[in-house]
Parts: sequence; structure tokens; C-alpha cells
Amino acid sequence: MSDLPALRQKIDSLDATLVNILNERARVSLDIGVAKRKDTQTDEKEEADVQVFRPGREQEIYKKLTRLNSGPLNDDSLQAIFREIMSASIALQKNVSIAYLGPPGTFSHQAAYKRLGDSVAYVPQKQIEGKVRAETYLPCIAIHKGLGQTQKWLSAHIPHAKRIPVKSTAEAAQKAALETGAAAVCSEICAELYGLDIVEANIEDLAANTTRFLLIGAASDSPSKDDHTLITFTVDHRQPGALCDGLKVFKDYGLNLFKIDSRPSGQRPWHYVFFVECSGHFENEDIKKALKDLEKFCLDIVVLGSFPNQRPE
Ligand SMILES: O=C(O)C(=O)C[C@]1(C(=O)O)C=C[C@@H](O)C=C1
Repeated sequence: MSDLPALRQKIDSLDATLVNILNERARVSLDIGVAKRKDTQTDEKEEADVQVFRPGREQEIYKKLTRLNSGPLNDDSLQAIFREIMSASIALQKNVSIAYLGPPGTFSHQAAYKRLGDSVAYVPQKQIEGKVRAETYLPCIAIHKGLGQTQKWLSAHIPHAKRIPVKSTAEAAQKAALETGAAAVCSEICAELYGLDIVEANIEDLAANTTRFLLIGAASDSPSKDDHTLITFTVDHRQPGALCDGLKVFKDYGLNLFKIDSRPSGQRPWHYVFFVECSGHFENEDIKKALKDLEKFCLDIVVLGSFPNQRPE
């Protein structure tokens, strides 16, 4: 006879220990929730300002786990387990709901789920104003980005497919599921969710293509050793070189710029808001000084927030 029953008994006993330890951890997490409320001084601020999700701390924890892990569990499995432990921990501290561009199964839904796990609530939104543009094709249906990134394959394999606009890959999948002979450019999860067969996988033009999603909340995480900050500003366009002077401030304080973008301000025609992503945390002295200097060249400045750098090295 095999020793299966004895091994299962061992697992049962280890599971009992794990449950106790997990609850001990959960109790500490509840105390952390109380401490965060104290630190946020909720008398003056709203409950919404109490930030329970701390990406910087989570990054530290994942790094520590990788250091501690001597197997046989692989790092990805351990991280997935801890993703759920911390998801439960977040839900214990506060009811957290994440709004994402629906319907269920969109890339923003998946990105949020990957970051926050199963214990928080996800609420699909019909539209994310001004941020989403889409176009699709029949029998091929996909969102703007999906199509933009799969054009070579589409042109080579289904050049005559009619393209129909939709807002997300999930909506594309939803539509394709209802239409005979239609297809969608979407994720495997959408295929599963909407009961579609995968005709061809990996059809993107550039395999290294990535899309970045931002998790937006009422407060930023505290500084870690490696943060990025998002700032918007407008300059006086009548003043020659105002943008150049503004950008030089970042150089003067050794703040690396990772992205600069512009959008119409909506205040008057041809007037733009500049979005800048720079190194550092807005609570750091160098950024505070840089912002003070930047004021000389700007009509207004808004610090959108800081977050731990997540870019792969
Ligand atoms: O350290 C914290 O701030 C916690 O709330 C604890 C904890 C955890 O469970 O480890 C939970 C949520 C945060 O996103 C990070 C870590």
C-alpha cells in the first residue's frame, strides 16, 4: 500500500498551521488598517483618502519572497499565493472597488485583477471619458489598439474583413460571439469568457508591445527608493521658450523624464496641457524645489501623484 494517506495527513496538519498563521497575519493587517486611518487623520480627510493598497510595500514583499524562496515552489507560484493573501488583507482593511473599462474581460479588467487579486470588487464602466477610442472590423472585430498592433497579420490574412468600431477587446469578443462568421482580436481570457474558439494566437506585429495601465486612487503611496511622479502643467504660449525653460528645471534637479505628452487643455483652441513623468516622489525635497522653480514658467501645475517604478530593469 502507498503512503498516500499518511502524506495527506501531513498536508492536513500543515494546512491547519497555515490557516492559523494566515489569520495571525490577517489580524496584524487589521491593526495596520487602524494605523493607516490614524496617519491619514480621518477627522479632516474622507475615508476615501485612506489608502490601503500600497504598491511600494507590495513590491518590497515580492522581492523579499524571491530572496527567501528556496523551492520547490517557483517564484511565480509564491507570488500568486501572496497576491491573494494581500488581496484578502486589503479587503479586511477597507471595502475597495476598482472601476475599469468594461465589459468584463477587457485588458484593463485583467490588469487590475492581476494587481489586486480576487478579494476586492471590480466594477465595469461603460466609458472612460476621453481616453478610449476604438475601431473594429467584421468579420474581424477589435479595439483601436488591438487592430493597430495586429495590422500586418490582418492585412496578410484577412485583408477584406470589414472593420467595425467598438470600445474594448471584451466588447469585440461579446459582438463576435453573437455574429456568425465574425471574429475578434482579443485576449485568451475574453475567448474563454465569451465562448469563442482561438483561430490564431500571437498575431501582434511586435511581440514586445506592452500597454501600461494606471491604477488611480485618492492618495499616493509613501516614497520608496525608486518612484516616478506624474505632473501636468501649462505654459504661457505667448512667451517664447516657456516649455523649454520648464523642462530644463527637471534637468537642473537631476530628475529624469520618462514620458512627455500633450493634450488640448479644453480652455481655448491651440492651448495644451503637458503631462510629464519624472523620477522621484513628490514628497522628496528635489521635486518640491523643482516644482517651485517650475512655477516661474507655468500658468498652472498639478501633481497627479507618485508611484513606485514598475518598469522592468
Ligand atoms: O503594509 C501595509 O501597508 C499593509 O496594508 C499590509 C499589506 C500586506 O498584507 O502585506 C496589505 C496591503 C498593502 O497593499 C501592502 C501590504
